[in-house]
Amino acid sequence: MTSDATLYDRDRKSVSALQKLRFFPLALRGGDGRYVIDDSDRRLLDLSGAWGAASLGYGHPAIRQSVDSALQSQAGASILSSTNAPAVMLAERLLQIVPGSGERRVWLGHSGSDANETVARAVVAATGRNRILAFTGAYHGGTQGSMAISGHSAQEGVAKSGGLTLVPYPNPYRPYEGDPNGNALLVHIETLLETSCPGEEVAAFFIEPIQADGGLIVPPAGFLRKLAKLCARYEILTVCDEVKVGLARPGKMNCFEWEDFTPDIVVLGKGLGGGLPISAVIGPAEIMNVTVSFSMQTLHGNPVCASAALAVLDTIQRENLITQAAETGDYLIKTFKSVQSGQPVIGDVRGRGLAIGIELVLNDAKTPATDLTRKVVYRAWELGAVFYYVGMQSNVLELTPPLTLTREEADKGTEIILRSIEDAIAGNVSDEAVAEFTGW
Ligand SMILES: Cc1ncc(COP(=O)(O)O)c(/C=N/[C@@H]2CCCCNC2=O)c1O
Repeated sequence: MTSDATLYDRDRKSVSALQKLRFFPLALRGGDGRYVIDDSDRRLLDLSGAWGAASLGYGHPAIRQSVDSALQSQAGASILSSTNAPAVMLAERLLQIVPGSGERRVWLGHSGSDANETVARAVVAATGRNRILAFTGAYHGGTQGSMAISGHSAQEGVAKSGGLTLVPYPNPYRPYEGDPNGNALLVHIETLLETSCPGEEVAAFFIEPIQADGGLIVPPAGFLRKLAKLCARYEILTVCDEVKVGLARPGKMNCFEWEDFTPDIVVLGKGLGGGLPISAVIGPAEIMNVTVSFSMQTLHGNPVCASAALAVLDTIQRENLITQAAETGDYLIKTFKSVQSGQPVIGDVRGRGLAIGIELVLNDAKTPATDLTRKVVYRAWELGAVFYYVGMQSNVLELTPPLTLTREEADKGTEIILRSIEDAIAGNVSDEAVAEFTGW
């Protein structure tokens, strides 16, 4: 490449498309707090937080100090064949902050994908049951084993687990059989457990307490508690995938706390590492100790990423980020709901804390505004904000900013989002501008 090639041009010529999910030509040279800095020194407000991973924003001093300290005298590089203090301390801390009963253990991984894949294998190995239940629209990962138990449109065509049964996710905005409370769906699931998907053959039900990539969908009140009771009747393990919506983001430490049930197994990732790769599974010892060398990768439980995670958990507590996420999120949701009547393409505003979805539709029939949505996120990038869309019809703006987002930054983000919607409706974003960015 010539020396005057842009970073994004060089990306086009060097980085594999296999791992690209692009919405605009964002090329970063840095970041601090809630801002990313592109290669023209432009500062953009990051309302995605790197798909929820940058829970403390960028360059938080607590993470820098913790990682630097871990590197001063590096206690190995994994938990496989030696233990280390940061990993053990993290496991102990997670056992404290994630409610559960009985003897439990913590598995440490790199990503939400390897964590969910581990659970999908371990529950079958431990129970001898070969069936898995999950929801249509669920994104549990991008590896073969996690895709095999997912139901998102992005994973269509990927081999599914032979024992997988998918059921609709309860969506009050687009209710199953017209029942926004989800009771018709519970009847459907119970019928399945008595017929084509015998409950006594099901090892586990994978549940997102807010379905994130499927459209940032908050289930109707009481649904998950009733589902958990139904699962208990058949001794089906409940697996709560909190990779995107856990760890203070929803305005409680654990998102399932909103649902008045305690899952058997909890999966964490993304924000746990504050931008460094670490995930965790917290579950019953009889599952998590089913055997040895069952699910391991060379760098699992390394002291550097474990130290970053400890810094994240400490900072959530020290900076009262559960309350901050709750209050800032409520403020954002109220603001968007207040303008909804004046902006008809905003079909639905939903979320908990700083996990927020804004669904864009073309009409009262709720036709998904898919093309408009991709132009909205592109225009927002031009105006100085970063966020992406989710949903099975790619028409839901997803806001998962750093938990440290301030009220002023929330106002700035709202202003950019609303202006982006107006500009996209006015036709100010050409088809050519977005043609390269296929998104999902
Ligand atoms: C609820 C939930 N569970 C597991 C995962 C997989 O986590 P990893 O991408 O860290 O393997 C994810 C990942 N979600 C995708 C990551 C790929 C880009 C699209 N947006 C996401 O948030 C997730 O949201």
